[in-house]
Amino acid sequence: MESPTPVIVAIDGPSGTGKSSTSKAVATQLGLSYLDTGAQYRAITWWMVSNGIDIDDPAEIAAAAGKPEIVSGTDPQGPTITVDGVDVAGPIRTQEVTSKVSAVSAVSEVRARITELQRSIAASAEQGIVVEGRDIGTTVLPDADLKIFLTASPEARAARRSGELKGSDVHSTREALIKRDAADSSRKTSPLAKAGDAVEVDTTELTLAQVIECVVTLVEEKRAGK
Ligand SMILES: Nc1ncnc2c1ncn2[C@@H]1O[C@H](COP(=O)(O)OP(=O)(O)OP(=O)(O)O)[C@@H](O)[C@H]1O
Ligand SMILES: Nc1ccn([C@@H]2O[C@H](COP(=O)(O)O)[C@@H](O)[C@H]2O)c(=O)n1
Repeated sequence: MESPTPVIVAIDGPSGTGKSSTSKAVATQLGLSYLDTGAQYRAITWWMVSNGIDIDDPAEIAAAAGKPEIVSGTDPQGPTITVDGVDVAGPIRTQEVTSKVSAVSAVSEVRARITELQRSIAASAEQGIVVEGRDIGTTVLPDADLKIFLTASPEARAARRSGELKGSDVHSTREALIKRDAADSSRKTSPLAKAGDAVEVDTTELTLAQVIECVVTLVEEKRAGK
């Protein structure tokens, strides 16, 4: 039997809308690769912090942007991320990295480097790939076969995140999410934005299983040529 043509799916949206959980499950169900582009921006931020780069100085960040080697593993059931051969899956999720990643990802030299990496990973995915982030549909893969833009109310997103981060209160989690989205949406180079041809899915009142089913159906319809 002929194998289906590779399909490229772009999933964007603000923090905590369910991009990672949805993308991993959709890629697993459909036998596709998976790329978490937020992890790449977190990894380069972790390297900057670990190497004493001044995060408040865009010129210093730009000058260092080409130095770390970032490698992403794209198995949706076990995605990996290394910097110069070091597994950074844990360290990139710290509060320190989360609070600094928007400043690092706003620097155009950083975006150019990471965007090139993302395009080469997508191009080499034999069965196709689900790529999630903030600018995948608008900038990284503007010719993706399917573009999804996930949204959810700040309250729903904060409640989801607070459930993950034991001991954090919903109010401060909500404020932190809003602040990061504002920074990501207002930067000059490829801000967080919905592509004109993306399908918007508001997940506020949906369970994760419902969102996954919705996206799988959209991919299957695309593949069937509807
Ligand atoms: N529809 C949903 N209903 C309830 N919980 C959900 C839903 N979607 C995702 N979640 C939960 O919300 C949390 C955040 O989801 P996830 O990490 O997938 O979001 P994200 O958009 O990738 O966030 P970020 O951009 O910050 O990495 C996870 O604990 C996940 O299990
Ligand atoms: N395509 C992308 C993806 C992410 N970013 C930046 O990385 C931060 C972390 O993303 P998470 O998905 O892991 O929360 C995010 O806040 C952005 O600053 C990006 O710029 N472009």
